[in-house]
Amino acid sequence: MAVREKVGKAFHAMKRLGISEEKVKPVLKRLVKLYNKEWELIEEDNYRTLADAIFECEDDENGERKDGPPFKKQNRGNGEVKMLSNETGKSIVCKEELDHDLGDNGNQVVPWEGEPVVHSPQGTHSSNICSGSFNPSCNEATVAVKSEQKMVFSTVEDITRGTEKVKISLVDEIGNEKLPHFVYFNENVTYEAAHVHISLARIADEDCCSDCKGNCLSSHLPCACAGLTGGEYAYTTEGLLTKHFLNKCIPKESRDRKHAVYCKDCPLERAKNSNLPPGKCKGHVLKKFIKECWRKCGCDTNCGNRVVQRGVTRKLQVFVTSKGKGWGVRALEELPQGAFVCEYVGEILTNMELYDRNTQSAAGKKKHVYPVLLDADWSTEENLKDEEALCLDATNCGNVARFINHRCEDANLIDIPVQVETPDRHYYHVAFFTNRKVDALEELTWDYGINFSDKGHPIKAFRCRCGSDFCRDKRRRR
Ligand SMILES: C[S@@+](CC[C@H](N)C(=O)[O-])C[C@H]1O[C@@H](n2cnc3c(N)ncnc32)[C@H](O)[C@@H]1O
Repeated sequence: MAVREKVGKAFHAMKRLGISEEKVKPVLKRLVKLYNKEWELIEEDNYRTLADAIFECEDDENGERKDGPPFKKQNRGNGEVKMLSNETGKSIVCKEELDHDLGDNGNQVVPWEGEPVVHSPQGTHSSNICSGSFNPSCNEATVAVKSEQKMVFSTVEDITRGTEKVKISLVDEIGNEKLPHFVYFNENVTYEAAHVHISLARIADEDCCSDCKGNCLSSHLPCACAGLTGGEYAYTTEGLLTKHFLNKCIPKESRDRKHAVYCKDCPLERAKNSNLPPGKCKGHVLKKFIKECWRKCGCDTNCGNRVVQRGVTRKLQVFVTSKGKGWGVRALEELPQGAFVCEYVGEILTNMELYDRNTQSAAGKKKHVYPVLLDADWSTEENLKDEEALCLDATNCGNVARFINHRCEDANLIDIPVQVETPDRHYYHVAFFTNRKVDALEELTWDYGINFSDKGHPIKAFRCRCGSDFCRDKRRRR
């Protein structure tokens, strides 16, 4: 492809993020030079490196950056320099005497209009590559097309492959995002070493309501399960979180480290390096749990204290967000406050396994961005064994929740730990509920609780583009 065309495409991709050609031009010039004209590095991930570099330059101009310029040069002595992007960590070796940059060609941009929207059934377009290996969704996708030269809008009718009660569609109305590669799971599955004990024998009489009948919510006294929720039912008869319970789950400054609790022997620190003594616990936010009724309970399966275990019931859709956050999730209907949306499903890993995966993926430069720690009660467990200190990783296998983006402080979803099958709190379900009324088509977000300045955390911080007035990422706040 001619350089002019490449430049045009880059401009076009940035225009979709609302970035003007004027802003793109100088940064693109620099990147082309730095990457020694290896355009694939710039084009990767829908020009994410370019977008990041532009945002970083803006931060520079606003005097917000404190960690040096967007691109560092490392002199390697022999005329070669190693270029490192602070954001992506990508590196490339190139010659010090770089020849001409974008030059006039780069300035004479050929507008790239893209291809018209194509909605063709999968398989009828001979040049299509079905890049959506949500195995085996290629067979089911109504449209999932991407050809070498063309950007085409993508639509998948049901990413769940029929595993959820409702269909969850995926749409790319911008024509800008690669189809995700993962296998849809509607429930957590142990990867290898994690110990999740689910057995009836472990459920003691006080851990279930075996004497109950019908619907626990209609009895005058809270059942034994509600006792484990703190002596109250978390749900209304309409299946929503009660306002009272919701308020208890979102104490002010809940994400603030001041409210964190600290383990004596933190499993995260133990996982880091077996050759060194573990470091000090950095703190975990202690959360309020819900205990749902389950199989050993005497109530009916339609008891009102069983919400999360029934799975997704709302009309959800995966879509491409603006502002470079990639895919996101929205509901196609209005959601009332306290509505259950979905749980976070993934492979159940020990933190050791997560640490290994992170190390391997860093070496292979593969992004590994979907783990959630099950640490809502670690601090109360005296001797939490490594195989019991768990997390959920939705990178390769997961459900719709793997697409929910982060928003600092004022996200519209709240994650609540829910015990269903086991009384042990080292394994639980992570369930998302709305913390306010959410309009149809509004993006659903949750606060990942990321500490953007903690470089050692297993969940790697990204440059936050949540747009919240309370954004905690100092580099990105605007
Ligand atoms: C759990 S995934 C969410 C789905 C993701 N957007 C996708 O396209 O697959 C987390 C990743 O999404 C992106 N992301 C989520 N929230 C973001 C935010 N507020 N700002 C920038 N990127 C965000 C980051 O790349 C992050 O590592």
